[in-house]
Amino acid sequence: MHKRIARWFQDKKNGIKRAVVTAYDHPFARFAAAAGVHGILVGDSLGMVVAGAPDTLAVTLEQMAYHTQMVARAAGDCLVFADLPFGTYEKGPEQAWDAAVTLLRAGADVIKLEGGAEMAPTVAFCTARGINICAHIGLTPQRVRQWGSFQRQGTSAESARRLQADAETLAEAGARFLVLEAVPDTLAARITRDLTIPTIGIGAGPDTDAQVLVMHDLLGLGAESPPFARRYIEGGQVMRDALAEYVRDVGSGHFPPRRKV
Ligand SMILES: Nc1nc(=O)c2c([nH]1)NC[C@@H]1CN(c3ccc(C(=O)N[C@@H](CCC(=O)O)C(=O)O)cc3)CN21
Ligand SMILES: CC(C)C(=O)C(=O)O
Ligand SMILES: [Mg+2]
Repeated sequence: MHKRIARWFQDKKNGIKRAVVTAYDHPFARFAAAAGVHGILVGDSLGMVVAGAPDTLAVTLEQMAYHTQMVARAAGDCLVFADLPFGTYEKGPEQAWDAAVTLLRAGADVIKLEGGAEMAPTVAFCTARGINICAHIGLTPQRVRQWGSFQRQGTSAESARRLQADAETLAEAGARFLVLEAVPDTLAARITRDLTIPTIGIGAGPDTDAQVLVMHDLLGLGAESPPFARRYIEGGQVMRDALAEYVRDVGSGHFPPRRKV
C-alpha cells in the first residue's frame, strides 16, 4: 500500500483524527498543505462554490481534470482526492475506469465516486487494476434531482440499515476510504467501528476517522453554508473590506503613489 495511505489506516487504529478540506486551485491547495491538512479533495462541489450553479450536475470530467492539475501541483504531502463528476462513471466499470484514469493523470492519488452497493463492481474493477477508490454514501449530491433538495440520509431505521450494508459491501469490494455525508452521528459511529477502512465524515458527527469541509464554507467565502459547516473566518468580509479600501484609495489618489522618476 502507498505509504501515505498506510498512515491513514495506522491513524484509524490509533484513534488519531485526520482533516480533509476541499480545494479547487493552486493558492488554496498551497494554504491547505501549509496548514498541515492531511488530505485535499478536489470536489465536484466546485460547480456550486466556484462556478455558482445550484447543484453539481453540470461539472464535466475536463473541468475536474483542470482543477485537479492546479491542486496537485501545490499539494505537497497531502493526499489528493478527486471526484468523478455526474455522468462519467455510472454506466459501469469500464466507463468509470476511463474517467478515473483521466483524473489520475491530472495528479489525483485517490478517486472518489458516489453510490452504494450498485457501485461495488466498479470499485472492485478499478481497485484490482491499480486505482485507489474512495466511496461516498449518505447524502450524495449528484442524486439531488431525484430528491429535490439536499436531504439528510439514514434517518429511518430502514435507510440506516441500507447505508450500513452499502458501507460493508463497498469496503469488501476494495474501497480504500468511505465518505459519509449528512447521516446521523450514531450511524456514522457504527459504520466507522465496523469497517477497517478510514471513514471521512461531513455532517456526520465527531466519530468518523476524519472530517472533510468545503474550503469556501470553512473560510466564510460563500453567502451560505450547510448547517453542519463551521465558518472559521468571515473571509468574504475581509476581502470586501480590502476591495472597498482599494476603490477608496484610487478615488482619493492614495493609490498608486507618485514616483520620482
Ligand atoms: N458550500 C457547500 N458546502 C457543502 O458542504 C456542500 C455543497 N456546497 N454542495 C454540495 C453538497 C451539498 N451539501 C449539503 C447541503 C445541505 C445539507 C443540509 O443538511 N440541509 C438541510 C436541509 C435539507 C432539506 O431540505 O431536507 C438539513 O438540515 O438537512 C447537507 C449537505 C454538502 N455539500
Ligand atoms: C463535500 C464533499 C464530500 C464533496 O463530495 C465535494 O466537495 O464535492
Ligand atoms: Mg462531491
